[in-house]
Amino acid sequence: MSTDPKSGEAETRFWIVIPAAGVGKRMGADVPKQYLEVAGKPVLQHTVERLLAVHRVSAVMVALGADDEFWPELPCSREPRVLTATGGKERADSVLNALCALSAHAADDDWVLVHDAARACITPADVERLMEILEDHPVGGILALPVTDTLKEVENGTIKGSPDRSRIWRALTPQMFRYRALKEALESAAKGGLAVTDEASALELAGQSPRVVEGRSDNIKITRPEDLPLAAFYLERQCFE
Ligand SMILES: Nc1ccn([C@@H]2O[C@H](COP(=O)(O)OP(=O)(O)OP(=O)(O)O)[C@@H](O)[C@H]2O)c(=O)n1
Ligand SMILES: C[C@](O)(CO)[C@H](O)COP(=O)(O)O
Repeated sequence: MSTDPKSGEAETRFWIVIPAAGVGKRMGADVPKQYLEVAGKPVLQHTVERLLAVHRVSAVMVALGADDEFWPELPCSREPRVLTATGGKERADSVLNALCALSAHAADDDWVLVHDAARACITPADVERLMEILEDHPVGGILALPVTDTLKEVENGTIKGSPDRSRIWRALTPQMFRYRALKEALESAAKGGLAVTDEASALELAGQSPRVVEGRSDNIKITRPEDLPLAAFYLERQCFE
């Protein structure tokens, strides 16, 4: 929290954490996928620009690989509202390192929105909607999408059943939680040796019930080579609010 200089009232602050320390194994390119050029810019440049376009964001903390030589080449690396931290072995380690680096700036109750570098097609409007819907929520939550395919449970290539899909959603990012609660939940998962692939899982392990807010299907995680033309298609056509 900080104090609004005009009203003197406490105002909630919002921080962004971008885990961008992955190697992009499934992409199989000769540079990490966040530095591949799509629709005229590197993926990470698109992602940071779109998050900086959200006016209520105080700053963006980007977790980078220890040997990252590409970051200084991005125009966004020179933006005053952009900070960096060193990433870790897994995505959750990178997020935790970024949260530790934020400790000099963020207060316990400030909101942190964690967003994958690889989800460059995020729209500022979707981030703003998530912030508005969750601002007064006791826990926080995530953008997510109900699944649209029939699901199959498979063992050794054979279908064992068709689980009920009516309660199944796909987790997207941003994932928005209070600074201290998120940091403690990730620390406790790490201490317990529990692998968490998103922030909501860490909060769930801590006994919390995060909310889902329906996101957009073009908020894809660029993962495999075939995702690149799709991302270019979305990035070129989205109306950038
Ligand atoms: N140790 C890691 C691993 C991943 N990430 C980031 O977490 C996001 C989601 O991860 P994913 O899409 O799986 O990226 P990679 O780990 O790079 O891909 P792969 O699993 O194919 O190697 C990405 O923005 C990635 O850069 C990170 O910051 N630190
Ligand atoms: C956080 C996430 O994007 C939600 O879908 C996802 O869990 C990260 O992907 P990963 O491949 O498991 O790192």
